[in-house]
Amino acid sequence: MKNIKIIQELHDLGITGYHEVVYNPTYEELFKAEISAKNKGFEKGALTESGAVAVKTGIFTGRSPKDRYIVKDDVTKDTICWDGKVNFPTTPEIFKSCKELVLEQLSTSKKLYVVDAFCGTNPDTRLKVRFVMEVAWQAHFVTNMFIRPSLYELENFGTPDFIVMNGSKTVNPDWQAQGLNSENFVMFNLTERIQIIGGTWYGGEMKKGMFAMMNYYLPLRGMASMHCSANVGEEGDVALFFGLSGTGKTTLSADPKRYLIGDDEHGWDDNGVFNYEGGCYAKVIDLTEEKEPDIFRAIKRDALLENVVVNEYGEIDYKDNSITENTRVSYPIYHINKIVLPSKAGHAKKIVYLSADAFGVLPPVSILNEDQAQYHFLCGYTSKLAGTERGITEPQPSFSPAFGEAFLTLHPTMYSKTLIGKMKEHGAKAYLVNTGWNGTGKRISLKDTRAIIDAIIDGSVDEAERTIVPIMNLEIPKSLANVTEGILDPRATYANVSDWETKAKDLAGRYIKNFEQYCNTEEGNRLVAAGPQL
Ligand SMILES: Nc1ncnc2c1ncn2[C@@H]1O[C@H](COP(=O)(O)OP(=O)(O)O)[C@@H](O)[C@H]1O
Ligand SMILES: C=C(OP(=O)(O)O)C(=O)O
Ligand SMILES: [Mn+2]
Repeated sequence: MKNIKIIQELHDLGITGYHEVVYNPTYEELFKAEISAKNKGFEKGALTESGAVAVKTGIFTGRSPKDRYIVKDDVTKDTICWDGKVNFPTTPEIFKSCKELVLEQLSTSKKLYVVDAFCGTNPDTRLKVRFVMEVAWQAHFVTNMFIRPSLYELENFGTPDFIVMNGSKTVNPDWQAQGLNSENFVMFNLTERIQIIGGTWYGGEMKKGMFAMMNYYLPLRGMASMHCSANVGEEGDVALFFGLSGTGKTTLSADPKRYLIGDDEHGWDDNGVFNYEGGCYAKVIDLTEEKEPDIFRAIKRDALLENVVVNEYGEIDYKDNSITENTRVSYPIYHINKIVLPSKAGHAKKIVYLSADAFGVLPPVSILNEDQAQYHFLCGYTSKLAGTERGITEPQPSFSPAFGEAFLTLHPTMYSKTLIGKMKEHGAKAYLVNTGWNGTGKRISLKDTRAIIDAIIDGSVDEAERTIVPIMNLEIPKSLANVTEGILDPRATYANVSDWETKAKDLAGRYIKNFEQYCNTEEGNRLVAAGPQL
């Protein structure tokens, strides 16, 4: 019965033609479809010895920010942050023309997958999203990543709040005349509440696409919307880990001592912190069971591996980066043993900003005061690591406001205002953690970072004897339990302190210059004193 209704709704959208419609497929159905011998090209999945299916995502092995557009119209012209860096504007006409390409692609397809799922744990703020696509593993990806409705919720799903139409097999021949970046497109129309995709098969566009929409709707209602992972301890103590891709959100939030809330996207309302997602999306480059046991063991039946190299026996070589550095696995959140369900908890008490500093200047941990918490959140200094975005092949220093610039739809100050407001209200403390490099030229070890996180969570970092790192103007602990001696002060990891100083002055200059954009307000001017000083 339901299928007839869905087919009617697809027709109303403009997806006509005769095709089989698979509505909210089970994992069993997805598995069969993915390993079917009939699959061609990038539709093919391979069974691995882990039990998970592995796919290749095609030409795109990461997001494509330059192909991402938002329709500029009456709804969005005064709300979206049109800063020329992230949210590229397009017209309703160009959107319509690309939408027609997608509709035609989906209309001529023999088989369509329709997945209804939630983005957001709480009924009052979640988006009911309908995904329409023709590739089985894309349906698997969104089934893993979004919140799977119960049968009852599915029966009562009602009208979707947002529709994502994925026409990855089509491209836009008119892109040049339309002044677009390429034949590939990822477009949002907030008036129609539709996202369309063409050219790229990469599932991350759907995941981070709906995140960008939550980043629009929630802060406008006064809630914090955050690019962070979250976990909670036995006592109900919530910690958040902000960070750009590859800085450690997923890795560090999977902590056997704590319960996982989510690994990437969260909101914070009057009741506490809640996840937007129903699954995790972990990096698997160089993964070992020893270093990351929880993630390693989450890779089993129903998990979906992307762009890993698999041999004829189904053995996975996690060290092989020949397809991309951004090898991944998605899995439903219950593949991690210690979780809270539904994915929410109380108010956060510890806020960690993860920064993978490619310059090797930042201390492994700094204790931030209130102004510094705001300053460093607006700066979002880190490095873009290879792989997640098209064109990034080596660590590239970047100031990414809110540690998630690529997904901010509103002005960055909307995110700092909402977050800092919540932090003050609930007495949360902030820390800056460098998960990147130091003077040794090597990345700070995961073991040391984990011990630092333990010290933040158990409060010992606040009790330790402290000192100030000049230029960067950061307060650090002198020693911490289980952290390698001599690494906490970055100056000590250089052969000559003057080498660190030269680099620190360069980085401080970049901070100061970057912050000028916030200096047109009294508050912004006041915050300058909280940052690095030359
Ligand atoms: N000191 C460190 N802290 C955190 N992660 C580290 C560290 N050193 C190496 N890594 C590696 O960096 C990657 C972090 O990726 P991930 O946790 O998926 O980031 P995110 O979720 O923020 O995108 C993992 O592959 C992890 O093994
Ligand atoms: C999936 C992504 O992010 P993260 O690495 O933060 O999980 C992404 O940036 O596309
Ligand atoms: Mn992650």
